[in-house]
Amino acid sequence: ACQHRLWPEIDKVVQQQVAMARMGIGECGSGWQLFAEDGEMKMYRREEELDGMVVDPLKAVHVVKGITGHEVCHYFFTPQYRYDWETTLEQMNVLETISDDTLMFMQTHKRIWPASQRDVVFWSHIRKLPNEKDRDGPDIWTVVNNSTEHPDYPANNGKCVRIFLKVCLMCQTRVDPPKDGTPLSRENVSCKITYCSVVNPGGWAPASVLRAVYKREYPKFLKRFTAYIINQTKNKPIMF
Ligand SMILES: CCCCCc1ccc(-c2ccc(S(=O)(=O)CCO)cc2)cc1[C@H]1C[C@H]1c1ccccn1
Repeated sequence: ACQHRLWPEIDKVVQQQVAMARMGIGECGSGWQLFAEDGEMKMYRREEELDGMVVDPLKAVHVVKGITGHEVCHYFFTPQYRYDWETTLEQMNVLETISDDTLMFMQTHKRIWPASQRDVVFWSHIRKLPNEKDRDGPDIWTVVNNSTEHPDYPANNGKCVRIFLKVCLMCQTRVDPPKDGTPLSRENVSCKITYCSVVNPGGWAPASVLRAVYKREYPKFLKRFTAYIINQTKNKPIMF
């Protein structure tokens, strides 16, 4: 993967995104407003516009018991599971297998009235990172999705408006070993998930419509995604 033309960009964006994800909400600078909360899940956004278009950065933090960061990133990165959990997905194609940890996707998402349908081309990279805080603790796992161009799929040449996104899913596993020395089970693991995304909707859409869509879709996505992983992994060995 080192020699691929995208490698320098991938490495730069991954380092950048992980640094951002690691910062707490307080450190990320002010302006974050909590817009959704459900148990351990907290969703924040900042209201930002670019050329009159809503490009609100989103940061969600969640703690889920019984799964690990490797499992969360595995089910997020691997194409074959995506239709099971990605609620607004209409079509997904793997355009390029850049390496075993880096893929390129083309996705069309369901049209959301009154806006026109959207599509997106992005590279997706999965990576394990050393746990700097706790040397012998479980590693951190991350998936970064970043819009890119592909010669066979030029933007806005068909029915869809091309969106641009930068997404970072970063997961930190926590293990609380059983006191009585019994073997580790899923009750002893949990995962702290940080999901950061910035979506530029491409063509214009009313700010009120976009903010309503995000307010509805993001909490739905994260709840459905984490419930899916719990269900997929419950009778399988733990993936650390
Ligand atoms: C007028 C609406 C314009 C934007 C529509 C749209 C397109 C793509 C996306 C999107 C594309 C990729 C990702 S991901 O994290 O990389 C996973 C891989 O699929 C995530 C979200 C979102 C939305 C917005 C529906 C909103 C929405 C929000 C969370 C989930 C689904 N839909």
